[in-house]
Amino acid sequence: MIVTLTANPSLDRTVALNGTLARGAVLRTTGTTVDPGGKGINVARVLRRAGLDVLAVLPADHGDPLLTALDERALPYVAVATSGPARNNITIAEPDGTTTKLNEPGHTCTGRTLGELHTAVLNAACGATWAVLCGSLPPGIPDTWYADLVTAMRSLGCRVAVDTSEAPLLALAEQLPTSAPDLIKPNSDELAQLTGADATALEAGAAAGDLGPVIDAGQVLVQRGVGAVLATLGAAGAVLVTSEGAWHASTTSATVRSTVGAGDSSLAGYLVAEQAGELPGECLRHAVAYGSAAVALPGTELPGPESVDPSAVRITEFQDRPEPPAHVLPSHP
Ligand SMILES: Nc1ncnc2c1ncn2[C@@H]1O[C@H](COP(=O)(O)OP(=O)(O)OP(=O)(O)O)[C@@H](O)[C@H]1O
Ligand SMILES: O=P(O)(O)OC[C@H]1O[C@](O)(CO)[C@@H](O)[C@@H]1O
Repeated sequence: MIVTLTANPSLDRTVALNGTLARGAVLRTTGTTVDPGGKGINVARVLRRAGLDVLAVLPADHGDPLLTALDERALPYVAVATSGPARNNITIAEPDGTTTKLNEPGHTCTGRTLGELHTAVLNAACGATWAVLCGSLPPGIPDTWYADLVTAMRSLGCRVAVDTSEAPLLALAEQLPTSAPDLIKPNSDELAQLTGADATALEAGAAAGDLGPVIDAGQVLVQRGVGAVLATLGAAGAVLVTSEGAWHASTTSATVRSTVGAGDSSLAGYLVAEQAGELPGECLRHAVAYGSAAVALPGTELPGPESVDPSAVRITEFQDRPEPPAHVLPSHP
């Protein structure tokens, strides 16, 4: 079983525009959809659709519309009582696929909820193959929580994947190698936050086909104890770096309707292949196949295996790369 933790779940409301988003204007919408959201929930939904055994752990009160939405999608979950309804995150989707997100901070998590969430996720992780810790932390949860959880999970025998950003990600970086997860899924901004690399250089390089800076940054994390770095690069695909090597995966450009949940789908795709015993390059292939399938779907609609085409993904393997140059070594900790 794979356990996902979503400390800050959401109801994702996607508003589609029939033109470009213009600040200060009155705009007509063409449709609104509402989906359960939050990174761990999205990962769990994709894994479940692919036929894997999953359990989503989250804070939510009985009767919360978020739980009704999970029930409607038959997603198995453990919900810990909390102090208010799940936040509402808004996506503004333009016809050309440009996606603007407005994410609420979430309700303050009390000490009691935090304690129960901690116990629930550690209990669920006992006997699981993977625990996937994802997304932002709501007010009331210390930035070091994911780092502490990874450390606590080391003795449980389950592997740990992390996909977060900003302060919780920096706290994780500061506690490496003690807090090193088996898998981390940064996008280019997050990879820059983790390593001190220049985000613009990572993005520009990847867009121009120069993956050296991304691979160098991934190697920095592997040297600090991270098992595998799955760096997603938007339209440029994704790079996987492990102690065994580095791979890049890309597809021909997909029709982009909404990028919401693309990164979560990539992480789930990687795990689908990993759980099927595939080698790293194939896990990466599935990550990009699932990510590109997700961007073709509206709102937080997520792909099932029927809409995923791994054969359309091209893999390049990089061998015998030198040690990363000193300029990407992080300024922190
Ligand atoms: N514009 C795009 N065109 C084609 N594929 C894309 C595009 N954007 C994303 N993807 C696919 O989705 C994957 C994940 O995207 P991205 O790197 O944007 O993740 P992310 O920033 O973590 O996303 P999010 O946080 O919104 O879930 C990419 O590796 C790629 O396969
Ligand atoms: O926890 P964060 O970083 O605010 O992100 C949550 C948002 O990201 C998503 O999980 C997509 O990656 C949405 O479903 C959700 O609205």
